[in-house]
Order: sequence, then structure tokens, then C-alpha cells
Amino acid sequence: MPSDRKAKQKDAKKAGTARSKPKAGSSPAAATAANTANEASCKVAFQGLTPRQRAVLHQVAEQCGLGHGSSGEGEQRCISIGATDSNAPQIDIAAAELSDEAIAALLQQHLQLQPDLYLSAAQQPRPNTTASSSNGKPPARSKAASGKAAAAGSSVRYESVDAFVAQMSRLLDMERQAEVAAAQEAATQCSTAAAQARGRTLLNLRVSDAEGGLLGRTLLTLVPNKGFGTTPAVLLPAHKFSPHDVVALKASSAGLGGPPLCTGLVYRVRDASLVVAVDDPPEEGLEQPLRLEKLANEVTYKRLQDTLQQLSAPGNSSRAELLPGMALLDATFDRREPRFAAAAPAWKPVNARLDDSQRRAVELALRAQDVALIHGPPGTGKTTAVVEVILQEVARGSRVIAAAASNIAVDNLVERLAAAAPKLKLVRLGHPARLLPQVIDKSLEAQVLRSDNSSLARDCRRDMQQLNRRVMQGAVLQLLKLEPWKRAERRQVRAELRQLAKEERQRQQKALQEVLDGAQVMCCTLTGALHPQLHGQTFDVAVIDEAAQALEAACWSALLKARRAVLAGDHLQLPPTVMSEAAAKAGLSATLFERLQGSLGPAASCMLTVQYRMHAAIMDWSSQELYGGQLEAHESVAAHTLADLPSVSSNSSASADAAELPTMLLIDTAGCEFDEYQEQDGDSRYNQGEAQAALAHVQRLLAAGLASADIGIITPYSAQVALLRELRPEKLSGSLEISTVDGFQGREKEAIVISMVRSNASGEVGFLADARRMNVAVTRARRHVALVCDSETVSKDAFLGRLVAYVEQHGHYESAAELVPS
Ligand SMILES: Nc1ncnc2c1ncn2[C@@H]1O[C@H](COP(=O)(O)OP(=O)(O)OP(=O)(O)O)[C@@H](O)[C@H]1O
Repeated sequence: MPSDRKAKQKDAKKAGTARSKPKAGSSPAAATAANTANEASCKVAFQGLTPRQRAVLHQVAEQCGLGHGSSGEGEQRCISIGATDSNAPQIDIAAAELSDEAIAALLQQHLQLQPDLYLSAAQQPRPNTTASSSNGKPPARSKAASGKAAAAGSSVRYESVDAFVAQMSRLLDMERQAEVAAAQEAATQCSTAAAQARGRTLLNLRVSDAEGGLLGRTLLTLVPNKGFGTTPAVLLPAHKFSPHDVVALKASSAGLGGPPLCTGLVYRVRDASLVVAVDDPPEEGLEQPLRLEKLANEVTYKRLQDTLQQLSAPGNSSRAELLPGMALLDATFDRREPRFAAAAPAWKPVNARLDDSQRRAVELALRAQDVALIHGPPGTGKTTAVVEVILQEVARGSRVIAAAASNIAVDNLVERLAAAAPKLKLVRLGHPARLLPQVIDKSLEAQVLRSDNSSLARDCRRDMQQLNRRVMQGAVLQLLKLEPWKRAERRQVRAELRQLAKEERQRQQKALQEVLDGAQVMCCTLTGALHPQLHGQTFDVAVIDEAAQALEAACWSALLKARRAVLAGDHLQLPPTVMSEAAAKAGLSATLFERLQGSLGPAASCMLTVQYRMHAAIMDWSSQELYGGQLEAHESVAAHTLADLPSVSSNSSASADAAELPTMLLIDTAGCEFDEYQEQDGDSRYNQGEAQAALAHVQRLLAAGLASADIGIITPYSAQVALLRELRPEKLSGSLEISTVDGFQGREKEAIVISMVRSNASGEVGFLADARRMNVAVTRARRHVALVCDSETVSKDAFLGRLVAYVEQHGHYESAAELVPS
């Protein structure tokens, strides 16, 4: 109750002291070392186990080549494990609450299985299970608490590659239709004003600047026409455009569905402007009021369908050469166990700071002959381990394709690889408008332009231009009857032009081929791997970072190009974005990473356990809820606080304020009557009072000496993002980041303020209850996290209730009424 909490607030001690952490459990890889297939002479039938325990038993049986099967429903559900012979004797074990240790002991007694085999598999984190209690039963949790994590569970299995292809092809069609329908609805079926309200169209814009850049593209800066040139600049209305969106620019006066002046890619989004990269700007029409429309990106769907077709077509030797990844199908579709070399070749880490779990992960990846998984919870150095794997593979002479679902994740990898190995021959494939400026230099286009063959091709072009001028002059002189344009001369010039055109083309192709062939590491998005430029290029190993955010079909686009695969990710963070809810529910958002986590068993996977971002108090919530308590905070971050930041500690009055700020803070809006509202033209939600409370807390952080760039506001609802941006003080618009959870994935801030929005009498929390979404939101914070919410509403959900209780217990409580006086 708030009143109790207020009393508690007075007594509460400063949160954020470093807390000692139990050591991580035994490594899953080590646990399986001594297990070989058993010739069981009997079967053990268990009744009364939890779904988690049954899943672990299935996994253990498959790992050891034992028979297994389930029957019955609900509490009567029974799982048997042991001899494959149906006549073998059966030992029945019926117990309501068997502990994991007891199950392991029974397996040892009757089937001679090492206890560690069951216990280490049971320790593998799964979505929907929290740190299991000693009786092996997961703590009570409402169905909603696991939210979408449940929909995309690790239980997804396909009977065959063809079954997978058929299912995915259907679901991708559903997804494409959903996206096309949304684009068409915005473009034709409603008024332009309604389309703008939905965020897919921006009306009444004008071009404020047009400049060359991005290797030959034109960058058009679009600003609101209203108040053009005034100071302060007029902000764009709330919209859903983001970098890399495919867009059409039309005259405002053009009818709905009318032809565009040009199409392009969103390059940059600011509060008051939006920059679009255009290949071919129109000669006229840009001076009038304009409209920007979001288009469906059909190329991606076409590429994904092409990948599926490649997977399903029967192999032949020439295809096997072009698609070495077909060899991965056996291990990834349960046809055989993944293979590992007994030991990795000797390797000396390039990054001497790698910790033990990172070294184990790299070692596993280097031993893999088919596929290995690196499971990296937040801040544990997944990308750090991936970079090391790539550099070690290159040192062994391998050619690597390194990919991720998003451009930002690929660019992150490119930057880290280039910093670790400046001489590495690395090529970043992709449209320059989709690349971060700092990696443009590594792009295929930039490298091709720098090559000798390109410069020779440019010479050819110059010669052709001169010859063309001669042709023009000759024709004019002839026309004016001043000088005859001799036939032989004409013929010779044309032959020279043909020759030059041919040479230019050949030089350009050669330049492109040389850069592609010379690459030791090819970096691209997963769907970028299907670009025609990579046709015929094959690799020894495909490394996928952020694999748990990628559609499985997209992963195969890169995997088909290499014989071996390493996937790094965290299936307990956000899944891929899927627009069609029906397709997501039917399995489109289930990822390859998660599927393999479930099917390959612990020997093929290594979990990173030391994190380098969060104060231990922040980490512990996530670790206990989602990672079986296995995470450890590195000593460099375990006790760091806001007061230790140089910008704070150098300012004595500010540091006194900062010392008052706890590591975790609950700002409770219960009783404040800060109600949630649904936006008029959509289903997103916002909460005005809560937005004010969140911004008031930001002011407090600034007063304590934090830089605005060190603070982030995260809210799950796009309407609340728009509202917060509107209310954000002008001077903070360029530095204080406000975004949805998705916008912050993979990133971090010293202080994070979370605005949860929901406040209603019925306790509805919608997609807040998705454990993965809240996991990402909380774990973006390095030293401070403030949860702004209506504790009465959100605590109706068991998972969120535990989060609220955790913050109260390990931090400070405060009523929002004190921050936002009524
Ligand atoms: N062994 C290490 N020693 C010191 N710092 C490390 C180590 N490993 C990783 N880090 C640091 O920890 C931070 C997080 O690492 P990295 O980005 O590789 O993690 P991640 O798991 O990919 O993160 P996320 O989950 O946010 O995507 C980086 O600043 C990195 O330099």
C-alpha cells in the first residue's frame, strides 16, 4: 500500500551497495562431457512432473539416444524414459513435487545416467521459467507474465526441412500481406490526415536542403512547411518513420495512390527534420509542398522466399558448391547430433581481457564442425566473443561471413572488428544510407571506388565523354555544311566508343570482384547476404550476432553460404519484429537460435555469465527472473553508482544530490489519478501525468550533474514516446533520448527512466507482461534505474508485481505526487 511505502521511504537506506553473488552453477558444457548413449534395460515412467522437468527429460533422452514418450493430460501427464524396447520392464514413479536432484538420482539408479547430465540441462535458462526453487517447480506466474516469450517457445520443432519451408513460406506471405495492407491503407483507403495520424505519412513538408553525399546519392532534408525558417524550428508531428525505411516523396496536391516524384531511404530522423537519401532526384517538383509515404519493403520478402526455395530444392553437386550451408541441415533439423572436434587448435586470444566464460564460448565455436551457440545475456560481451571468434577463424585461414538482422548490429560488429584488427580485409555490404557514417569507409562501394580498376574505369568514361563531344561537333559541322563528317572517321570513333564502353564495364566488374574476392570477412545484414553481388561467394563459417532477434528464414540467407555456423544471441531479449499477429502466433517470430537452444542440448551451447554493464542490484533482478541466477557482475561495475561519474564527482553540490539517488527507484503513481488513454487513431497508449513525473525525475538527475546524453527514457508505447518528446524541454531535444524498448535494444545509458503507462482499474497490462520486453528495458541501465508506474495496476500481473516488489526491496520508494504536485 502506498501509505506503508511512504513510511518505508523514510527508513529506506540508500540502495545500490554491492551485494555478494552466488557463484554461477556448473557449466552446461562440462556437465555433458562424460555422457554417452546408454543401453537401458528398463524404462522409468514419471508422473506429476512440471512441464519444465518433462522438457528437460526429453532433452536428456535425446542427448543419450534413449527411448522417451509422453501420455495423458494435465496432472496425469506421464513421461517415460529408458529402453526403446516396448516390452522392457517399467518402473513407475508418481510424486507431486519431485526435486531436480531426486529426478537426477532416480535416473542414475535405474538408467545409470550421470546426475550432472539432468542437472546441467535443468540449469539451462528457458523463457517462462524463473530461478527454479529447490523442488524444481517454477514459482507461480500468470500466463501473461511470459507473454510472447511463450508463443515463441523453444519447443518449436519441424518434422523436416520441407515442413519448415512450407510453414515459413505461408507465414511470410501473411506478414507481407499485413505490411502491404498497412502501407496501402495509409496511401489509399483513408484520408491523408488519417494516414498522418497513423504515423505512416507526413504531410505538408518542404525541402530545406539538398546536398550530395553517400557515394553519389542526394540527401534531401525535409522539414514542416508550416513555420519554415522560423526559430525555434517547428517539430515534426508524431510519426513512425525510422532510418532505413523505404519511402516515396509526392507532391502534397497529388491524389492518394498517385505516382511519386522519387523514392528513397530514410537516412536520419530528428525532431524537426527528416533526411531522405535518393538515388535519382527529380529535376523539378521539389520546390512545392510535399508528402512523405512509407512503402512496404517487398525486396526483403522476395529474398526470404528465395532462401526458402533454395533450402527445399533437391541438392546436386554444383548447388552444394554454391550453397555449402546445405550441410548444416542435418544438425539443425534433428537428423544427427552436431559434431565437435575433441579440442580446438591452439589459439592465443587477440583480446587479452576475455573472461573464462568468453574463452569457453570462443573455444566451443572453434571446435564446432557444424554449429555452436553463444548465449549472451545483457552486457556479457556477446559481441566481444563474436569478434574474437571471427579473428581466430581468420587467423586459421577461414573466410567468414558475419551477419546480423539489423544494420546497426552489423555496423557495431564492423566497428569493433576494425578497431581490434585494423589490417583485416573486411567489406561491409549495404546501401550507404543504411550504414553508420563511421563505417562507410569499409563499405563495398567505397572500396570499389578507391581501387585502381575503378580509377581506370573513370579514365575510360572521361575518354568517352571527349569522343562524344567530337561526335556532336562533327554532326553539327556537317549539319551546317561547314565540314563533312567523314564516314571512315565516324566509324572509327564509334568503334573506339564501343571499345571504351566495354573496357569501362570490365574494369568496373573487375574492381567489384577484386574487393569481394579479397574479403576475409564479409559483413552484411542477413537478408543482405542474398544480394546478387554475393552470388557465388562462399565462406567457411557464418557468424550471426543478435541471432535471437532474427527470423529463422533470414538466418538461412547467410547460413547457406557457409559450411559451419556460430550463432550468438539471447532468446530472453526482444524477438524479431513481426507485424502480423497471426503469423507471429503461428511461429514466424520463433527464432532459429531459440529452436536450436531447445533441440541441440547443452553441449552445443555456451552461456556467458559475467556482465560488464550493470550495478549488481540491477543485474540481480534480471538474473533471478530469467537466467536462473547465473549472472555475475564484474567487479568494475558491481558497485558503481551515479556519484562515481566524473561529471558528477567533479561538482561538489551536484555530487551531494547524486549521493541521494539510489541505484533503483520506484516512482509510484498509484492514487495520483494519472490515467492511461488510448490514442485516437491507433491502439497505442499514453499517460500524461506519468510522462510529467518521468521528466521531473530527469530534471533531478540533471541537477545531480548527469549529462543529458547519459540518460534515457524508455516506454513500451509509441504514443507515450511521442508525448514525452513533445513535453521534453527544447534544450534537451538533441541529447535526451526517448524511445520504445525496441529502440534501446543492444544499447545502454548510465541512468534509465522507465515509464510503464498502464493505469486502469481492471489491471490490464497488455504487452508489458512480456518478460523479454521488461528484461531489455531494465538491463539498459548501468548505474540507475527508475520505474515510473502505477504499482496497483501493474502488480496485478505476477511477473510485474515481482519487479515492483524487487525495486521496492532493493531501492527507494517515492510517490509521484511529490514530483508532480496536483
Ligand atoms: N572481458 C571483458 N573485460 C572487460 N570489458 C568487457 C569484457 N567483455 C565485454 N566487455 C565490455 O562490456 C560491454 C558489453 O560488451 P558487448 O557489447 O560485447 O556485450 P553484448 O553482450 O553484446 O551486449 P548487449 O546484450 O547489450 O548486446 C562493452 O563495453 C565491452 O567492451
